[in-house]
Amino acid sequence: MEYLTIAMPKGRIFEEALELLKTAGYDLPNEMEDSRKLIVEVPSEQLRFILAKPMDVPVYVEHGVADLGVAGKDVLLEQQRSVMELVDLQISYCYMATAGLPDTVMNDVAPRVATKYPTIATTFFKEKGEQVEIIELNGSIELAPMIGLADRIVDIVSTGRTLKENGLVEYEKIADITSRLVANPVSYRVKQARIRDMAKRLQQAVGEMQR
Ligand SMILES: Nc1ncnc2c1ncn2[C@@H]1O[C@H](COP(=O)(O)OP(=O)(O)OP(=O)(O)O)[C@@H](O)[C@H]1O
Ligand SMILES: O=P(O)(O)OC[C@H]1O[C@H](OP(=O)(O)OP(=O)(O)O)[C@H](O)[C@@H]1O
Repeated sequence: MEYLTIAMPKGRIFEEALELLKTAGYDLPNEMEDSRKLIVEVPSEQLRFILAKPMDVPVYVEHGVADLGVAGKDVLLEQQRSVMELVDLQISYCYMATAGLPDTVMNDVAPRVATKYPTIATTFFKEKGEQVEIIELNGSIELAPMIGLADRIVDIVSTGRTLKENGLVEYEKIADITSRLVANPVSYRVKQARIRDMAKRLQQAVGEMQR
């Protein structure tokens, strides 16, 4: 059996993804969660995990240095990389939405939208026929309307707490987001049996987790 390399996002998704792999029958060491190692090999399962920033997962998979990856749909929509989406893992649910100060309309001369997701935001407003200036930020996006930097934000909403505590309201929902198993197309051909087996087992595990 040959090694499968899987790019995993550090952070929020990691734990849930590991849980799902365990439910799918993979025997993974418990200390993986606490380790600071960036490459973790599990010889008994012939698996190698590389732990990456969530936004970088599709990069490793597109370049083929990882055969597979786990990435949020938000990241996949934003990155537009050539990777195959194999399984909706139904974990780390959240949604993408526009938000802003309550009872405000967008500035009709020079509307500004702050976001960590410039591609998603541009596509969304283009489809509505609205031309906006995108202001790219790396976090704390909710600050932008509060401080007068932008009329709207495009960002992830989960519990809605961040919006609420900062006096913002949601305007439009853009897309539901869950994490996906993605594959490099060449790996998928060359290591088809192993990858298909993993996809099938994960799909089953998704069903079990939902029961
Ligand atoms: N409340 C949430 N906020 C952000 N991402 C969430 C949330 N709930 C689920 N997710 C999912 O988790 C992923 C982000 O994980 P995480 O928050 O660990 O990374 P990040 O903050 O984007 O990363 P970093 O700041 O380290 O680059 C998103 O791509 C999304 O799919
Ligand atoms: O609806 P909620 O449950 O409040 O979650 C949404 C918030 O969580 C994320 O931020 P994150 O914690 O990743 O911090 P960031 O601002 O540094 O991106 C996201 O960008 C929102 O700000």
